[in-house]
Amino acid sequence: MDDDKFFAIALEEAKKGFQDGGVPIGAVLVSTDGQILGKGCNKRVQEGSVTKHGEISALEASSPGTGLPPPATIYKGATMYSTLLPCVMCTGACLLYGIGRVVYGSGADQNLKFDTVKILESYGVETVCVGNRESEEMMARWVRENPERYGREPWAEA
Ligand SMILES: Nc1ccnc(=O)[nH]1
Repeated sequence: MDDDKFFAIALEEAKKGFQDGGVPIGAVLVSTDGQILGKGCNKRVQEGSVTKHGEISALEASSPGTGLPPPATIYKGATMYSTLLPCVMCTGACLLYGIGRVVYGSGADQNLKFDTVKILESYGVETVCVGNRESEEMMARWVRENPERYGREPWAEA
């Protein structure tokens, strides 16, 4: 199905982030009729932001730039593709906007404080782990090369 195609786009976003020296996590949000609503990557480093996770960048990119948010209905049942399992913040954003599916590359085995697969599933959001070595390796490399920037977050203390 189209999951592979859209996941590949999320992976491209992650690579762009990596090339810019950022956390290599990419995401793309796709409506039920297969339209890309928005895509982006984690911009914590690029923008010095504590909230610009890949999934948030994709959501932000779905805003048409008119100053008005798009009608909430466009998100209903949409799929969030992310190279890494969404954290609790992005899980909240997915739930808030009525996203119906989350397709991620890896991360379910991370020792995180919040079991976001469980949270998503408990609200009826389908989760699919496609498993992707490339994004995993890129992320592992980034963490290795940026020890001062990653790994000490409160959510990694579990
Ligand atoms: N799934 C994610 C975890 C952490 N940061 C991100 O941008 N995305």
